[in-house]
Amino acid sequence: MASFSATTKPFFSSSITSSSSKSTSKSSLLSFLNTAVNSKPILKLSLSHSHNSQSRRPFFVNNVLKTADASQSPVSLESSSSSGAKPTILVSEKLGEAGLQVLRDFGRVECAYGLSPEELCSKIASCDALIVRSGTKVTRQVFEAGKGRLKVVGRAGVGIDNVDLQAATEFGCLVVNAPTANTIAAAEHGIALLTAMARNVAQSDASMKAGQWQRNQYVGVSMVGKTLAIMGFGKVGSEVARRAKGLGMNVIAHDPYAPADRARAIGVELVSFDEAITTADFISLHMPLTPTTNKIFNDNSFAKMKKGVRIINVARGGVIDEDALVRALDSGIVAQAALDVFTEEPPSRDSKLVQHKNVTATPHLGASTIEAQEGVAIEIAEAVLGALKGELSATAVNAPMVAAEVLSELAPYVVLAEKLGRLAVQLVSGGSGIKSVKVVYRSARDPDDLDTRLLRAMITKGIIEPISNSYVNLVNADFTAKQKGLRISEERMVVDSSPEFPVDSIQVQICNVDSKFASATSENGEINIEGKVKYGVPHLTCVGSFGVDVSLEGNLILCRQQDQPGMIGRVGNILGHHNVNVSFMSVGRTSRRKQAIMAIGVDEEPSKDTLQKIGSVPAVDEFVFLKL
Ligand SMILES: NC(=O)c1ccc[n+]([C@@H]2O[C@H](COP(=O)([O-])OP(=O)(O)OC[C@H]3O[C@@H](n4cnc5c(N)ncnc54)[C@H](O)[C@@H]3O)[C@@H](O)[C@H]2O)c1
Ligand SMILES: O=C(O)[C@H](O)COP(=O)(O)O
Repeated sequence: MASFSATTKPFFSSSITSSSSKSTSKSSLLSFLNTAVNSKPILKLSLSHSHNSQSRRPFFVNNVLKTADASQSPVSLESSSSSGAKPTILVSEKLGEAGLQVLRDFGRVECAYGLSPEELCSKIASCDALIVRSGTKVTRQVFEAGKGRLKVVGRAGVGIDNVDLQAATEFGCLVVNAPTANTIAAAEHGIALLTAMARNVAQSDASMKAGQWQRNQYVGVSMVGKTLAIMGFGKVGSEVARRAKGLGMNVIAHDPYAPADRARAIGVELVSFDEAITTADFISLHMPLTPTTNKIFNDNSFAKMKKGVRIINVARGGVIDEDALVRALDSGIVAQAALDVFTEEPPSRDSKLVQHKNVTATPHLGASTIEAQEGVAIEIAEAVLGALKGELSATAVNAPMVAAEVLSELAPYVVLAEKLGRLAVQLVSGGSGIKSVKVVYRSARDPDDLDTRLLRAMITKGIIEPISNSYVNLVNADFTAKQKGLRISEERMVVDSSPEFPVDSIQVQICNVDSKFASATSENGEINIEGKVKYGVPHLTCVGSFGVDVSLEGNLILCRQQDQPGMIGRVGNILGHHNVNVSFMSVGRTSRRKQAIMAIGVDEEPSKDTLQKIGSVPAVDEFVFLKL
């Protein structure tokens, strides 16, 4: 079969493809998240692409990668450690039974509640996944102890302030959460605290149980017509707002990131922090605990509040300076506080805050409804299983979230990207000293419509893994590149081709290094290779200034020779004589009878002797053997 491919460079190319190359192009999108080097436990998904059918491109159903032709079963999913055992999932806090059942169907589940930090570290070394709620501190030490095996931490809830995300990322461990299932429960608890506080429910109940009947002591305040400031207008905050409007309250909100139209849609005005806290009669906190929100309610902010303000906190204790709140309660600036969360949980028995007569306290019960706990358990179990299977999670906290349809579309390009990275690094003389890589994506689509994070990460993986013992995945690709002093710059070029496909070609250039195959170096001095996806299969289409067209699978011999008759036969004969099967061959040349490059795909790794014989063919100027 001869074919001509078009690139931006002037060249002629012909290609010979043997039937064996039509069968498979195996690679692993999933192993990207999970593969560990040095025979560490792996979870692997292999994709096989048909050579001749776009319709069998992989796609996602419920986040699971499939292909159109299920009978051919071209997706094989392995989920096991190297010993073939089921993954071990440690559950360190109480999780709903329905979620546990989902986990048990997939892996070995160990429920161990109330572990000390030391016990957790010692157990984690033999676990593939850890599921926690807010009570387990997942520290750097935990990731260090779980290194090489721990692949995913699942937070059965929203707040991930108890997980060291930086450490997770450094160790390539994915963190997923269950962000939606407890929203209503938390909002309902916020409203419960608001109303209970305003009407002194908890205090009067305690007084009655102590045998008293103090009707005058527990006169409350009404909520109707009062202004409630929602601080953090996200999922919980907006549900609290809806419910408070039902109580006849005037609701305002502060959230620097919330869209005004979402607030307007439920009749809430977004205002500045100061306007919110200075005008509100009630303030309800719903922001995450971050370095910015840590102790954001402090002496300074309490001083600005209306005297007699009432505060509800079902977010995180750390957003309030608790000592300052005690002072504000004592001075009467804050008339009452209703708190579900505390800086230290559980708080000390003699906590001035908990003991304060104007404080209503609950022990972090926001998410604790039967319904929410079942929902959260299922949500996190599915997220953790998905991650263990290598699917990109929709609730990943420390990895780019890529929509399923984008992922499906990008799948063959992801394979191409890793192979180009792997190939480019093997062309570097000595394989090291790489500091700067430039990637050029040519696409007919608007640059804003092309999400290249996954492709960049795969190129990084392809470049780094063959030359180091680093384990690179989507979670830690950028971090690892930075750590190794590798700068990857990206450029997108709009070309006149079909916008049906996300990418026309990917070009990888390694700058300021010598190449062991001089012909791979472009006129500008950098190693330059380019690839395309054709019918779902990654192809190498350019080496240096030479156009070629070979499918990227198996091993590759690149050979530069004088363009003259008989070269394909001569080299093919040597390989055949040494029992090395040629899967495909392509010749690219600058012009007739000048220099040409032969790209030969081989199933077996040729011996040194075989390669030497190729090198000693008089017209061959240089050659290189590359493993894909
Ligand atoms: N008490 C409980 O059991 C319980 C249950 C669920 C959630 N929570 C907590 O409630 C909080 C909100 O949860 P969610 O599901 O609504 O999360 P979310 O991410 O949907 O909403 C948080 C909102 O806070 C906003 N925000 C971030 N920084 C802010 C700042 N400096 N000022 C104002 N707003 C800011 C964000 O833009 C976002 O809209 C989290 O802290 C979560 O951990 C507690
Ligand atoms: O952030 C959350 O989801 C809540 O604080 C719930 O935490 P919990 O799972 O410990 O109840």
